[in-house]
Amino acid sequence: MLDLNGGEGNPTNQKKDTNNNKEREIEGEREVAFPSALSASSNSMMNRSSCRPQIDLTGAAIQGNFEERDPSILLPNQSDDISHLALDIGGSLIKLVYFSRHEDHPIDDKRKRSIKNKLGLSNGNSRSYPSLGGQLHFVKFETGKLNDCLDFISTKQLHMGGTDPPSWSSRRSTNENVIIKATGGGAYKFADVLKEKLGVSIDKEDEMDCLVAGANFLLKAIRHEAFTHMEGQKEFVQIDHNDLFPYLLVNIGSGVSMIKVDGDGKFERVSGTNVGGGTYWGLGRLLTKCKSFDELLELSQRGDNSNVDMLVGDIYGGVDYSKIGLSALTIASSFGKTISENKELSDYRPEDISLSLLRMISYNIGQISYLNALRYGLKRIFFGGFFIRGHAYTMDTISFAVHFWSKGQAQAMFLRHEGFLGALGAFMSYEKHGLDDLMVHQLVERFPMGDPCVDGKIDGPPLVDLNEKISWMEKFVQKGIEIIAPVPMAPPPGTTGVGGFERPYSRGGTLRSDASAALNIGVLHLVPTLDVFPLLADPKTYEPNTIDLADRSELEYWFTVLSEHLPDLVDKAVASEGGTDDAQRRGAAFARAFSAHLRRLMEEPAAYGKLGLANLLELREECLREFQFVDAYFSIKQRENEASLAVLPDLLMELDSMAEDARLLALIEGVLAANIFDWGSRACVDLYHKGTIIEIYRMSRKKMHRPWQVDDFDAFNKRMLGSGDKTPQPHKRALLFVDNSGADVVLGMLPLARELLRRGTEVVLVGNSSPALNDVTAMELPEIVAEAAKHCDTLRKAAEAGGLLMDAMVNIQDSSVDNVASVPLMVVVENGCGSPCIDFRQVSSELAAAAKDADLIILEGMGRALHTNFNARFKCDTLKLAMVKNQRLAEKLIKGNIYDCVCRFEPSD
Ligand SMILES: CC(C)(COP(=O)(O)O)[C@@H](O)C(=O)NCCC(=O)O
Ligand SMILES: [Mn+2]
Repeated sequence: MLDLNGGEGNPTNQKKDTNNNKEREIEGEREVAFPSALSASSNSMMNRSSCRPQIDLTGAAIQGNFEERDPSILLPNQSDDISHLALDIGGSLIKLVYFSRHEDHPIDDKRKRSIKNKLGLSNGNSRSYPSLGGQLHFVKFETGKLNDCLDFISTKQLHMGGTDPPSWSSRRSTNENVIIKATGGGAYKFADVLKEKLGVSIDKEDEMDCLVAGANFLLKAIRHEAFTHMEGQKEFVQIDHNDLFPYLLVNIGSGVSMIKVDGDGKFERVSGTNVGGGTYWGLGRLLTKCKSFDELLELSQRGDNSNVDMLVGDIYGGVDYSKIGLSALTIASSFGKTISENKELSDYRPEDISLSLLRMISYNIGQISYLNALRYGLKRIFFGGFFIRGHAYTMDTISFAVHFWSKGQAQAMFLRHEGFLGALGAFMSYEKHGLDDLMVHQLVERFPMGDPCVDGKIDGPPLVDLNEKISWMEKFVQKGIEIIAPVPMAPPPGTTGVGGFERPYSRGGTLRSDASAALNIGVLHLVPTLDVFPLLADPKTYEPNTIDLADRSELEYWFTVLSEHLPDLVDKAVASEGGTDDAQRRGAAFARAFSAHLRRLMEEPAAYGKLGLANLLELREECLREFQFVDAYFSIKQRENEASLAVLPDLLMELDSMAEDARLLALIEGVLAANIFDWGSRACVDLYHKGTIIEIYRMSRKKMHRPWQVDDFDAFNKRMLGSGDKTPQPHKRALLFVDNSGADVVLGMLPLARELLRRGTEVVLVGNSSPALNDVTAMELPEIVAEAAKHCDTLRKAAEAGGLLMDAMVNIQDSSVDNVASVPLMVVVENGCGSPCIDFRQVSSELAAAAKDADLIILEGMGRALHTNFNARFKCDTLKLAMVKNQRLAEKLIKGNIYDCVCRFEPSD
């Protein structure tokens, strides 16, 4: 029985800690200097939200002292004339793709460099050039509002070779000789206007080249880009990059081009049809008097084409023509009914005409596309172009045609960024953007709110700071979330049935509004320092999420959990920033933004790509960062760390009095028991009101009886201690993915790390790059380790050996207890994430490097070991440890109850 006293902190005490708040305010001041909340929070850390632009590093050389914090770098081949803007000026829309970058902090400070040296990681990816952030933005304007577009470019200075804030590359003081790549007819039509208003020259890029370059980039670089759309169901298709070519790209603009793509820059326009989007819009306008394409499309959703089209049943007296596989509902002749009746145009409903037209054109395009795919033996057909514009019913109609004519052998696929293929391709045509080599794992898509220029038509001038963003949120988002996005719906009663060519199942509810469309395509963060975790058994089949939110009941459950947690989170976030008026305003904006995301995803779960619980939890953290909440649980984490460190010596003493196998069991029990400190779990937060953390910790330890609900302890024990006379080789290097601050890391994971060190195993503590709930971050770990090292020689020596204690004032109280001659080193690396979960397809390159010699992984906590990675397989021994702090998850995943534990050991084969 443990006897743990003193140092208790009450985690329920949310009162303002003046000292703490002072510190936070000072930090807040610092944030002003760094406009990205993230860069302020992670300071020298590199993570999935910060990155550098692609620059020409050939011949790069350090000028001055290499050990300086910010040595200047000479980039002899880097010219400043990289433009960051490309345009596709079409007849109805102007699409802009632009690259923004912001200065980040050099991540490789002295200490980190030294740690890497010790682990043998100093070469490879360590940076010898400034680390910079950058994102790719997608924006569109109506062509009729060209002036708004020009204002936007001018305010953001996109034509001046850079974006806000002024970047490391010298910005031009004049726009003389600035050349901007552009495609689309407007590149010719408006070249003079652009010259006159912005002073820039247009370099016209071939439209077809751009389409193909844009599609190739998207298909290679974005994981959830291509999807099928059948009967209202959107399903993302994983495309193997090595098996992408050849494919058929069908671009449906005013006319239709069918392009056989064989590789980068290798393509041939093999066919096309003059019956395309222009035909639909032109005929539709004449026949219905609609004023816009969107209006016409919206009309079609209330139509019944059987009033206009001649169906097989009309010819065959209501029965199928089954001999050739045509049901009575198949369209025999589009608009065929209008010839046999003595009616005028005004006798037909515009809705029916619009629907009949839409189906006629979509079916025709689908059919010709399939025949061309067949002709060239192409497996895949991707559809893009302004005609589709994410419209569920249009996509379903094309899919039906392809499915019908191919007898299910071919599938139509669509692209999330379909409207931006040309602009992206024009952007790719700059010689020095360097994006060609980027891979899927280096791109992270984020969905910032409060910016009306993300895939939306611009409503007013661009937002320049957070204050304007919040005002915009206050004004528009409330309105925006009331607008219904296109939710695929069941056919209305009385319409013709399913299962054939004649009637696609899905019907768009309403057209996507600008406000909700603004949340559909995110900002693409380019993060060249992300890597695939090398110990994944099969990266191709790896799926991080355990819970599939495609299951509607799961979706509803987790949305409710997150919504209900929101007020508490806002309270913590606002308190963490001193509870000021400004913090309250930001808190309200955060709540509004996150709720809007939830609503949007509830309507269309696949709107942002494939949705798993990990994505939602990450989105919440990103949203907090967007409103500059640096670390909502900062003071809670500190308090819990202090309380836990105070009882650590007693715990270590008790552990040291145990025999080896009893100790290993006690250590694992300790990790599981201490995982109860989770501020993201509603049940746990309720629990914290009932006692101090040490009381709760003791209570939790008392209940740690084996067998646990998932209990592989015996296998782990055997691997560690052997059986009989056989003493197994200790592991060489263990990666410990730590979870929460306080007892979890101090009383759970550190004692386990100590045991491994004693056995001769190198320990790599892997912490978050940015804060998420009460998770401990990599940046916080050295200080915690330094404090713990005061009570333990093993930890001290290992931390010293790993360079962790370089700056820490370590005052050893207890060197006699644990006098070990030599111990392996212990280091800290960041994981590249700012979320409670981990996606092993995108981790920091330093973690990937540290993993190369690792033969044991310990994943701790619900987020990292259950919500994600529960089913993941690794190439080395893996221990997954977590307490389940949610009743429903316990029932579903382990057929148990809340507070049951998981100790899953998966030895390497
Ligand atoms: C966010 C979390 C995954 C964090 O858990 P942890 O990884 O710290 O064990 C977890 O708190 C969670 O799933 N919370 C939501 C469920 C609930 O409140 O019951
Ligand atoms: Mn956690």
